[in-house]
Amino acid sequence: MGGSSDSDSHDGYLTSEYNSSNSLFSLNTGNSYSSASLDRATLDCQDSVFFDNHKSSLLSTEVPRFISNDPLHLPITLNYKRDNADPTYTNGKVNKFMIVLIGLPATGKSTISSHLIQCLKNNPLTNSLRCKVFNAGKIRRQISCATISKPLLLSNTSSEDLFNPKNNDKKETYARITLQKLFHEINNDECDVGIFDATNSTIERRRFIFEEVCSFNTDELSSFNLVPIILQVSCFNRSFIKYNIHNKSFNEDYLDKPYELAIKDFAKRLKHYYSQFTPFSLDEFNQIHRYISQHEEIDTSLFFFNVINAGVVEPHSLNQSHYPSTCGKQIRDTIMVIENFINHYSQMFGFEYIEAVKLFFESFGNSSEETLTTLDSVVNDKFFDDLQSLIESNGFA
Ligand SMILES: Nc1ncnc2c1ncn2[C@@H]1O[C@H](COP(=O)(O)OP(=O)(O)O)[C@@H](O)[C@H]1O
Ligand SMILES: O=P(O)(O)OC[C@H]1O[C@@](CO)(OP(=O)(O)O)[C@@H](O)[C@@H]1O
Repeated sequence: MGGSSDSDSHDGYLTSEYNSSNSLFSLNTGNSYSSASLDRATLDCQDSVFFDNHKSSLLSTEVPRFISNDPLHLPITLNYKRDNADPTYTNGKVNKFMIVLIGLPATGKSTISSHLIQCLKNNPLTNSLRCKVFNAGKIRRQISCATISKPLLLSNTSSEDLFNPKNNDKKETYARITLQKLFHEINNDECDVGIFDATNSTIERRRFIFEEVCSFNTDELSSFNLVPIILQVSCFNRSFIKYNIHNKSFNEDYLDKPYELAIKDFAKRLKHYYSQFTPFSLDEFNQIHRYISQHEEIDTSLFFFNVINAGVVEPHSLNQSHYPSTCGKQIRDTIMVIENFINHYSQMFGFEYIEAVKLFFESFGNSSEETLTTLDSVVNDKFFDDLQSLIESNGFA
């Protein structure tokens, strides 16, 4: 089968280890490392209301920082009614959690987020937490559809390729709007765990996010404190990536687009991302922790977890936990549940995923021979070598 040609072993299956020659990256801690057309009818009702109410500010290229006197962020009266809730406080504010995802497209960020939510919901220690994913791609599609009132043009065919680095400003705008939405719902006590689902692939973006978190936490008028958790999702295995790209070609960006066009477009998108991506490192973790501690003038918490190749590769010392000097039970319990999820991801979900990948390449699932030929013609050894060169030219061999 052509699908097993890239990096598969003698038994026709996946060989890529994080340090193998066909890995797209190597895992060292310094520079280390480790996913149109949308019918308006598919817009989430709540999201379109949020968009309509804040249309002018959301579409302005100058997206404001979190400002407490903005009507969008007016403080709310604390109304902490969750069953079994054991709120603990930081600086007199109720703790809530923000999970910042980092990872190239099609590494599994959205899928792993839904698995994490499942896990938090199933654990008695965390089942009262209201979790929500804030996906920048979804917000982009909603705003694009709402703005242009017609099907979203593919990045490839559009005169303006959103994912080309020269259009980074637009991408940043969507990300900032998504972040504002997360803050807004946290501040309104509509959510306890906000997952910021974007690639967050540059140091500049991450710096911006943590500046915003600090502004949120130091805002005297807000009743809540965000405990930041960084979750980096990495995938080096070529077969995994190929399978994920195949599945990405069915997402909302490509609803009415032919398979080949979708695969080519997504492959192009990936190249743009690989040319700019900087993995999150321990150095960056320490810098951010220093920044937050200085800014908030307290010994703040910061956590960093990794899922590599669906949990099959141990993150070793990459994971980092920085508990505040006085840390309440709620933070400890929640982090413990997340840590447990990370440590057992392969058993809980990863192996099942790997079986699905294996099945896909053995039988090509329900896909036709044409699908296989098309996928191989785009996502092949040369494509992966190009990605490798791009990431190397970006300083991350
Ligand atoms: N851990 C996983 N478990 C199950 N399926 C996965 C996993 N990771 C990736 N996939 C598959 O790959 C596709 C792309 O993953 P996705 O979560 O959308 O990536 P990202 O959010 O990083 O762009 C998914 O639709 C799913 O089919
Ligand atoms: O702004 P960044 O961090 O690149 O992340 C958002 C982008 O990530 C993507 C990458 O493909 O997410 P998703 O696959 O979840 O839809 C784009 O759709 C989205 O516009």
